[in-house]
Amino acid sequence: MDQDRAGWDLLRSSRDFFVDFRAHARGDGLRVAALIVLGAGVEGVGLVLLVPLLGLVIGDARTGWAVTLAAHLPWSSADGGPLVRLLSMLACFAALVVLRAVVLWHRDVLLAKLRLGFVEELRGRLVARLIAAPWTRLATLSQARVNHLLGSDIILTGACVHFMLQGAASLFVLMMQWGLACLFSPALAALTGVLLVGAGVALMPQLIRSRRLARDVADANLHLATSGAQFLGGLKLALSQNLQHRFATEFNDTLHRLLNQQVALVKEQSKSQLAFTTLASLAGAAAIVMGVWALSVPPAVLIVFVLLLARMSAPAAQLQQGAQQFANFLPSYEKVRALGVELAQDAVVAADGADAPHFSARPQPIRFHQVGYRHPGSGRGVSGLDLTLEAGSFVGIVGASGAGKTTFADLIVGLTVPDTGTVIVGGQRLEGALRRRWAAAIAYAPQETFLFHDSIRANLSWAHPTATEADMRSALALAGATALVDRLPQGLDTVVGAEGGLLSGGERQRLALARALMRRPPLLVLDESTSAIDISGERTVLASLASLPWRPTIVLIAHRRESLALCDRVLEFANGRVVADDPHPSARAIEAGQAQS
Ligand SMILES: Nc1ncnc2c1ncn2[C@@H]1O[C@H](COP(=O)(O)OP(=O)(O)OP(=O)(O)O)[C@@H](O)[C@H]1O
Repeated sequence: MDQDRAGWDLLRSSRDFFVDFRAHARGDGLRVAALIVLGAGVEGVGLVLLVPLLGLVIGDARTGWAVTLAAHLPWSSADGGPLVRLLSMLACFAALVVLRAVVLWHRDVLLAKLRLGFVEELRGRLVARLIAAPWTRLATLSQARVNHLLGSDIILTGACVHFMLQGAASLFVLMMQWGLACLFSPALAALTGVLLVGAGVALMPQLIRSRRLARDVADANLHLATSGAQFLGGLKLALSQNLQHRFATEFNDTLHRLLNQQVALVKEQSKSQLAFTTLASLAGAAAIVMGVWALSVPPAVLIVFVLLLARMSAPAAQLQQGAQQFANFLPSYEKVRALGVELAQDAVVAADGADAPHFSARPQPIRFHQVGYRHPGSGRGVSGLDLTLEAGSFVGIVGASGAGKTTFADLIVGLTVPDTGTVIVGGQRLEGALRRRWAAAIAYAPQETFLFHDSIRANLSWAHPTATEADMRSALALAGATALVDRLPQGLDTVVGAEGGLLSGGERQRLALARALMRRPPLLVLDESTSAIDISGERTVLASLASLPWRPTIVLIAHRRESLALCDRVLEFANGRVVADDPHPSARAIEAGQAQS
């Protein structure tokens, strides 16, 4: 029963794969099919020529239709006798071999183009779906899973294309060779055909078993990637508490499991190959015995038939191995497809928004009208938010951990769409294409500082690609990072390490703040993004922000009392609601912030 289901699963995902690939290949699919047919056809003609050629060599007059064919070939009327005829046929044979090599060369280049193109299309499609997915959905994805899918799983999907096309080419060549065998001796060919199909059917259960093992290997690989990512991320923590042996044990266990599964898979594949080679040899031997004793096949035909069988063994083995590898790599395609389908269900329908208005650099009032949002995973979030952030105001947000501050910030910038109520910016509801326009205008420095593993210049220009060096210097000055950059060996061209790992926490925050300021945004949201800067340094930075000439609306989430000193309003959150809204921050509101630090 299980075997049946696994068989259906294999068929279903092979069909999905084929449909996906056909949509990608379009005209190139037909061209490659034509080249496969042409390659097989040229090989067939070459094989047909072998019969009269051998007839001439061994002087066998009993090669029936083949002799008739040879007699009608243009060079057969040459006066030079058998030697000239033999040389002409050899030249013709050699020309066919060269022609076949040229056709195969074109075929293989086109196959590689199709394979690489398909991989790129799948990767691009997955990235587009990731980009279109709502932030709340992305937050639940594991980074290691996404890396693994976009990296090795997609590459293995390319291997599926390779084996599918190679299998199709082998199948066609095999069918053509079998068709030729039918011309020489229909009875022998029928027997060989039945035996080969029987061998294929007998190998199906092994194919299904090997696919199941391959899926276990794919799962174990993903687990290994996750462990690897956590291992590196958590290594400092582990080393600092002498817990690294636990990491090492877990990692080694995963490696060991993977090794066992890989060995089991290789064993299963070798068993299939062994079974196939045995069955194919038996089929060949039975055909030859039949030819010699039962059917009295002429020697030249028998020799060509044996040659044909020998030639058939290569595409037959390729077909068997191709089918096996295709089934083994298919789980990688299934994983890529599954994530794509999952994300497509949640995709935010992006209005094209060509006519949506752009937001100017001038700050606008932001109104929350009965806004509520619950995170799908926990059911927690914010509710009943009814307030207005005045244009150009400097608003502090305080509250205990989990009170809803970041959820509020995500709603202001449009990263999260409210379940209830509306966010209105400058009189326009923040929805559809307008959300993207808003995101393009504002700047958000989230709680987790993220820097690209690249130079400071590249990190800064990421937010504002056309920025000049003077723009960068002025943003760095506002964030208090001028001295830092001047001290670094390559200045703006210093590479900051993976996620800014070569800098201190406060330095990373200063660079992230400078990057946010590069855009001269009408709204600047800082979610604890100055918390690692020393107190006097933070005071200087916040004072610069409060006196910016273009006066953006600033929303500052902070736990430190000192951070809120310059705010002209402080909102206190508790359990997803605003419990205090003080236009003249009172000691109570500020102390609420202090209480959380
Ligand atoms: N992606 C998520 N999925 C499920 N629940 C979430 C998610 N993000 C936040 N929450 C929950 O929503 C609530 C509000 O979280 P939020 O991040 O807004 O709190 P916060 O006030 O910013 O906390 P902190 O000061 O610790 O950053 C919390 O109870 C949190 O557990």
